[in-house]
Amino acid sequence: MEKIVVKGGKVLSGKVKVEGAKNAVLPVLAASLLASEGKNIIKNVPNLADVYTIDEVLKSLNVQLSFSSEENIVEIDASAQLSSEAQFEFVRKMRASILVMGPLLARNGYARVAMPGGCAIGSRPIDQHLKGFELMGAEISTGHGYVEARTEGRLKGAKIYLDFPSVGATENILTAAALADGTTIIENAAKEPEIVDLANFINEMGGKVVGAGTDTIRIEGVETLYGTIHSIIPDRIEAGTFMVAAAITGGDVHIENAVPEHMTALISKMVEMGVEIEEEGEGLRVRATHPLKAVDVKTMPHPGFPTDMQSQLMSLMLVAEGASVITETVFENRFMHVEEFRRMNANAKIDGRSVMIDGPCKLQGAEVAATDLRAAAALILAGLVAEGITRVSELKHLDRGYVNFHTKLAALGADIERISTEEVFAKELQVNS
Ligand SMILES: CC(=O)N[C@H]1[C@@H](OP(=O)(O)OP(=O)(O)OC[C@H]2O[C@@H](n3ccc(=O)[nH]c3=O)[C@H](O)[C@@H]2O)O[C@H](CO)[C@@H](O)[C@@H]1O
Ligand SMILES: C=C(OP(=O)(O)O)C(=O)O
Repeated sequence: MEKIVVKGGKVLSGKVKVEGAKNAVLPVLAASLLASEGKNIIKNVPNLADVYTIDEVLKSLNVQLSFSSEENIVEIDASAQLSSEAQFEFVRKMRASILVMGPLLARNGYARVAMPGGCAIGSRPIDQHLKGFELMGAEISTGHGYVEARTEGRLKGAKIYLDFPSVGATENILTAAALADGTTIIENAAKEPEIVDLANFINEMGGKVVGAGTDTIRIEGVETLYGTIHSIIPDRIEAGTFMVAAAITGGDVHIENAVPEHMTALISKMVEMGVEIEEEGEGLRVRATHPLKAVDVKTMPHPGFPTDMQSQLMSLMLVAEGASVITETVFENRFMHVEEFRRMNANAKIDGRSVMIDGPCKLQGAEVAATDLRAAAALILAGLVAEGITRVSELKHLDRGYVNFHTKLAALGADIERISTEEVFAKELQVNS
């Protein structure tokens, strides 16, 4: 088991480049199943564990696929007859595997996908995805751990109101509707930038989608979609994580490729805390001098404050002066990192769906374990300012969503390395002898 070992106290400075967005590339790769003619070329693909997982899912569906991780390009030919089943081994590894369900149902009239179940941040049902498919004429059944959707002929366009603006449900319905007979209207749709990227991709393949980025999306189904060339948008969560890295160390970092319009809630909260953020070149320059001010934050669907930045902003709140409150409204159980922060001497208390923080906390380096993807990043961020050494384990979570996180931080001046458990033991023996 590997660990990231970080020694706190360095001030970060310099430039860091943001990769393509994980949460955009996964639905785009799944949607490439819709092209029954020609080849899709997807650019700016990040070299992430989740990308390898979705690649495996697509290959298992009889798609020809190659990924050049040096060039960040995936080429996909989905023109052969597709099989219809996404197996448990993939869905268990990555919930986003369910995003193949809409495209498969549209292409094959049948899809069988392992039930995703919950994960460390919540129970995460898919009822809104299935409601959408049903309204488009599909019959849904479940059994033996799988969910099946079936339709006679093409899916039919329908009016679908989502009870909650679910990102995944919007994406699955959008892709199913792209090849449906007639017009589909999704109301109370998710408005995330990744939805807009997916809609643009569908349109580039010959689809007819309008309104993505608003709460009403209108999709006129077409009979055939064709391979195209598409470039993935920058990762706003990776960008935000480096913004916190700059601020928490009192540093000065230029974050290349960050798109400010995708991050208005985060930028405004960080400015409220006293962080200086300016648009500069193709990106953002982030500077901070301590002390920072405490703030209150509530996570919400986009354009509200993103749940995927909740734990990283919590690290920043730990060093801010005064009482901060962070409330999680999107996932019911996304506070597992709080106990790990407490090992680092954080003064943070869970109260229902909120966490109260009494700052500034004198953070101390400790042994901690990542509980989910963003928690992994947040613990490393806290380690950058903690007194002494922090060792973060369970890095499989980190690798799902960050490319070379520790080497990027090291290039900005952090004292950080990634080592195997054997090396950790060897180092400890050296120190103690
Ligand atoms: C691969 C990807 O893009 N993942 C993102 C996506 O996840 P994901 O698409 O799973 O998130 P959703 O927006 O669907 O989920 C938000 C909330 O709605 C609930 N819900 C969702 C669907 C449904 O049918 N029924 C239901 O009750 C979920 O349990 C959760 O509490 O959006 C989340 C919210 O911004 C992000 O944290 C994830 O990083
Ligand atoms: C929760 C996340 O991802 P996923 O939906 O893939 O679990 C995330 O990116 O923070």
